[in-house]
Amino acid sequence: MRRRRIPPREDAVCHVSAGRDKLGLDIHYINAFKGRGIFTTVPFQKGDFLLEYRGKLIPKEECERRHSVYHDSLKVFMFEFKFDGKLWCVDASQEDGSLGRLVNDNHISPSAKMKILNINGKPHLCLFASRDISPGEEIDYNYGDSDWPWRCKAETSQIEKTVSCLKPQPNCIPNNDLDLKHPEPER
Ligand SMILES: C[S@@+](CC[C@H](N)C(=O)[O-])C[C@H]1O[C@@H](n2cnc3c(N)ncnc32)[C@H](O)[C@@H]1O
Repeated sequence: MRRRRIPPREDAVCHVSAGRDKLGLDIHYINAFKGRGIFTTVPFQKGDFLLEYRGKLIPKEECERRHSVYHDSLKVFMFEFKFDGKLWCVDASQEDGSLGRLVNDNHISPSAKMKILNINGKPHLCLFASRDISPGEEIDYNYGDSDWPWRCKAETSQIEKTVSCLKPQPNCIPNNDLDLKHPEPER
């Protein structure tokens, strides 16, 4: 008998409210350049809720203050976005064991999509499957249009790109030296 599928928004609200991650997802170390990533251990269907990018919700001014004092290795975990006409940030710089903060960027064929959910008047950054996902696949999403250093050699062929992006390029700064500024995700 097939299990009833929980409606994705309901599932998201349930996990957000409980402040816990979903089963069926694991942290894997990928390599020295990309660091860690999140991988599935069970199949997911297109549209399924996957993860919340959890952290401390702070307004623009506090985000700017933290940017001025944080080391680059912490700044990469600050997710900036627009909600209700204002700029906000989820600061996930604290290593709290949550999975959302470890999801990597993929602007070519991402498996997930970031959405801002309004839950009890507060914005929550939630990832949903953008296609069916098999066990063992990496969860990733498009961080948005920007000059991300790891998106090197975008103009070259897919094979060259795969090879060249496996190792740091001259303009590709390794993991902890990047200034990550996420643009406004789609609602
Ligand atoms: C929010 S963290 C993601 C988790 C990170 N991989 C880790 O191990 O802590 C963002 C950082 O991951 C790395 N990253 C994300 N997507 C990447 C990609 N497609 N290729 C290489 N590095 C990536 C970059 O160093 C970036 O600054």
